[in-house]
Amino acid sequence: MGAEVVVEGLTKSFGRQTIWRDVTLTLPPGEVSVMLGPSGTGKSVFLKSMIGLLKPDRGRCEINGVDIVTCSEHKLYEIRKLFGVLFQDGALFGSMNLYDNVAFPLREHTKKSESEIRKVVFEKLDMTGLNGAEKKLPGEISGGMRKRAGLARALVLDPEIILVDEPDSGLDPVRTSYISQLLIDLNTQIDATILIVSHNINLARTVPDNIGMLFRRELIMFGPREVLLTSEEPVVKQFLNGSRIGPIGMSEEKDEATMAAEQAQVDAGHHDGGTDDVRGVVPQIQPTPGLGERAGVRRRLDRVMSILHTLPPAAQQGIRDSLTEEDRARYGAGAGATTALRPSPHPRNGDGGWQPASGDLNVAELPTSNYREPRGGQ
Ligand SMILES: Nc1ncnc2c1ncn2[C@@H]1O[C@H](COP(=O)(O)OP(=O)(O)OP(=O)(O)O)[C@@H](O)[C@H]1O
Repeated sequence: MGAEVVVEGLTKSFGRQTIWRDVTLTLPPGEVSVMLGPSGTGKSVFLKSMIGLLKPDRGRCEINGVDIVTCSEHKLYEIRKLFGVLFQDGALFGSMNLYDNVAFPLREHTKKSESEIRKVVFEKLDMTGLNGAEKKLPGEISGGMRKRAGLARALVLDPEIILVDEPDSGLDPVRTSYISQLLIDLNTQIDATILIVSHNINLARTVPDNIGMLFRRELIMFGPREVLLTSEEPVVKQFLNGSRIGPIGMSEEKDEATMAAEQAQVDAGHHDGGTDDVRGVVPQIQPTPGLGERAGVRRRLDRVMSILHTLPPAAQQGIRDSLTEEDRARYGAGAGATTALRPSPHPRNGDGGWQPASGDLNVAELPTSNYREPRGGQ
């Protein structure tokens, strides 16, 4: 099973420019999470901070009990071996064929013989659908193949955590669907913790178990997919529908007057730039038939069902609707009616700021939820 990543109060600036502050979230082991956010909100900076390529100003990022913000260079080197990273462009060496590119980390970081390396390389090329392409140079293959080759290389050291920066960039929608399926299949096969940075709406709706969103230098939400997919938070709704109507503007922020003018145009019949208003929880991509089940799905369901009553009602409903008969039997009363919630007067980090309206549950005893309410929201 993949490693858990616990991020707490992480803040990063370049000089006087704060990129994001006080980011707190937990990537549950073996689950797939997506970080969304408009361009320039610091998603790539977040990934780089997680592997210690950039140093946050303050906060913690703990993996297997080691805080990579404050640990020694030696420890950081050790922890980095747990990561597989797919950078936006695949970051392949242009002069090496795919075989040598994928073999590179094994030759650099292990003492494996060439015949052992060959076995691993072909296994990973097979997993990423690149068998037969091993002699090609990166310049001779398509963008989608380069992504898959980058992924094959990210897998050779058997990572516990895989970071993927915009797997869809430069790909058409069909190739993006293939890479989405591949990420789910890889998670099924190796049960690694995966964090994907993207602004692709389809990928965000169908791939992850959890979704987070960065906006205006804050992590405005992070939680089970059902929470963001049913959220009424304007910035989340706007982003997930790709609409011009909402707080996100051409440059990151939009003033009230612009928002009102754009709303008036749309009210008068002008197109808002988005696709149809998709609402609710669309089905998640399943592993390719024959690969078996994702272990992370069962763990996530256990986790989400234990915090169900802390989530907003629409998310609770979305989760309940996805339960099978077997799930209902397993979770018993917990799978029953939606608990009415009201915002907590004292939102605490971790409990999502929600508590049951009935007051018959002790909030202090609730399991920690990964869901975070937007600041000052609700
Ligand atoms: N090494 C650096 N030094 C100074 N500023 C940087 C550095 N790296 C990133 N930035 C700045 O941090 C901000 C966030 O960049 P980042 O690439 O993380 O955004 P992003 O959300 O990934 O954007 P996109 O979706 O367009 O890829 C940008 O303003 C960028 O200029």
